[in-house]
Amino acid sequence: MTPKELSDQLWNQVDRVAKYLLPNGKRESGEWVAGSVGGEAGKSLKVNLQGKKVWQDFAEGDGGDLLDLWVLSRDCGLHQAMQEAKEFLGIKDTDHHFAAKQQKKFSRPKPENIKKFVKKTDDCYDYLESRGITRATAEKFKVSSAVVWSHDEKRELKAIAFPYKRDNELLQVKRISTERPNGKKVIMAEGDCEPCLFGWQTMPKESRAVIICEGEIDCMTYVQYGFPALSVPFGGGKGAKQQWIDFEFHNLDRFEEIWLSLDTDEVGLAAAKEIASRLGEHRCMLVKLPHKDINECLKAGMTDEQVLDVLERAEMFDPEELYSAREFYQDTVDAFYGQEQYLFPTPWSTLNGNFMFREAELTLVNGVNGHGKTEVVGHMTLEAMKHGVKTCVASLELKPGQLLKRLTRQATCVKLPPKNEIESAFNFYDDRLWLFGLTGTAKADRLLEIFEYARKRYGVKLFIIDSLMKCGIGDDDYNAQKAFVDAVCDFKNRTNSHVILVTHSRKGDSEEKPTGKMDVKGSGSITDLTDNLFIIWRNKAREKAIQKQSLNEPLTDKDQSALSAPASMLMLEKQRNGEGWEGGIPLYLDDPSHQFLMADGASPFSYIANMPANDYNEVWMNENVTQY
Ligand SMILES: Nc1ncnc2c1ncn2[C@@H]1O[C@H](COP(=O)(O)OP(=O)(O)OP(=O)(O)O)[C@@H](O)[C@H]1O
Repeated sequence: MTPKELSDQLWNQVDRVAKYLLPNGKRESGEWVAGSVGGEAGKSLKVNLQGKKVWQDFAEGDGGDLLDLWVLSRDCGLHQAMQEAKEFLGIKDTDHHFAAKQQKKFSRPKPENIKKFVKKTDDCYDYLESRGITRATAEKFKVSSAVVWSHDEKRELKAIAFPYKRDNELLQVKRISTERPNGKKVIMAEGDCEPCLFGWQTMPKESRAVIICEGEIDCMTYVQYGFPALSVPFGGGKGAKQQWIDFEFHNLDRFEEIWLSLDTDEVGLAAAKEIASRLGEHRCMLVKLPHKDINECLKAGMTDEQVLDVLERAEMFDPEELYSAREFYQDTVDAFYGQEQYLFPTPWSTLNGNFMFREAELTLVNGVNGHGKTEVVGHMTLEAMKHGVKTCVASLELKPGQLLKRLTRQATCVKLPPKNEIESAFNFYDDRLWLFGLTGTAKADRLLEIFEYARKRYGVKLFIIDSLMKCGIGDDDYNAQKAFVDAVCDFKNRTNSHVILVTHSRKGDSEEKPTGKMDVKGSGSITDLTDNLFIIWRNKAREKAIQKQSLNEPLTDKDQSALSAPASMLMLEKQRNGEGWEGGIPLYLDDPSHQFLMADGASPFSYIANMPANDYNEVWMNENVTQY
């Protein structure tokens, strides 16, 4: 929700808001009258109660909308004002819809570390002055002189310590060497800290516009020019480099205008596009500086007016439907040679040579009731998360606790995992798994709205809908089914993500033979629209024969042949891209883990014992960043 939308909602209840913010005021002929924004009795502040949507403090000259009044009367930042106002109005954030919202706990920089590396000298001011930054600006940001250890040089190098502070809380201290032997700078960051933006400490509390730039010194440069600015923490580029968005997303709700001023190279442009697509293109503009970055502009002598002029000429992002062919150069090279378009492989090496999950595709997993659709999709989900693909599951058939029970059994390979293993499984899910917290017949368009949010807010790339039947569309409403699958296709193309949609097979005469492409229940267009179609089939005849065998009952020829057949078959009945391979692989459901294995009696894979490293640490380590 934007500040403007929230403010409009506050105006709808202006009587209640005025009374709440200015409790010592009183109603006087269509106005709420008080002495000041501090709320004293008096007459100089007037809030119109008759629909004009204005308030004015005649003594101080302040005015604006009701969020401005909130900021001033509560003496807080706009972000806090918005949170309080939402609570006051009973508005819940969309985050509320996630049953398993991440609650990641980060460390804070340790004072004893800081003491060791901070030096009480003026070296940092001298260096910054050489970059055109005044001491007054440096002091606003509370930077200080420091040292970093150079492994190459085997000695300490002079450095600047940049504190990352938000709401008066120290979240990170990054040190960058000012000495650059062989032209190489050394960057160090504190371990396991929240990925966040630099520069909140100088953000004017009521500001609704911000410049997001690339680098602490660029941020200081913009602030020195007089513009509110923040810097991305990990530089340009896509993906993990912009992971800070996961944590700063709502802190940026307050900004109605965001100027993206990243370096004027390809990496900077890629970063700007990714940031705009997640924060919303409608409020982002791309700044085109005449030099590499704003600090270069300062050093080249650009004036405040010239910078303002460049900002005013910043361009909106092209509508998302319009691209120049050049933007797809790398995608085209990858389509020929690379693996880049692959998001993650399946858990089965026998299939991976012929199929992998790709970006911007829809995969149907189809089958008869009870043939293992949910289980096989659970196994695929774990593999996606193992490869760092963030996943959101809309399990409309199972309650979140039940779904997570099944998934945790598959992840730990144990039927009844001890509590510490459940805890480990949840450590694996943290930052990787989100659940759409509604069961029952969800409204299809609401589901996609939430997916869109999860894509932007958390960078989720794999979405699972289990199942189409539970999306609130009638079994025989073929038009609505087609419209929904069309909307899913738009979504996966627009967001470059992968969607797995579970569908059911039409009721056949028997379950003895696998169903085919034509047996997907519902509108024929569902199969036409999908990129891939898997069918999971369970060999019930084999299960019966095994049962007979265990009871020492005589086996027929049919039983014998069922016994020699696999327990399940996973068949790829359609593959639009890649080489278009179609075929099946035999699978065996392992009882303790409920994983589908490639051979009877093979060992399952523990996703917990082989948990990938925490990628936040890796992120701070990019670009030669060393952590304590
Ligand atoms: N080959 C198999 N051997 C033994 N059990 C199996 C096999 N395949 C699936 N199952 C079991 O069948 C049960 C149903 O599986 P699952 O819920 O995944 O099916 P589904 O196709 O999603 O069913 P529904 O359409 O009713 O949602 C699970 O307990 C699963 O472990």
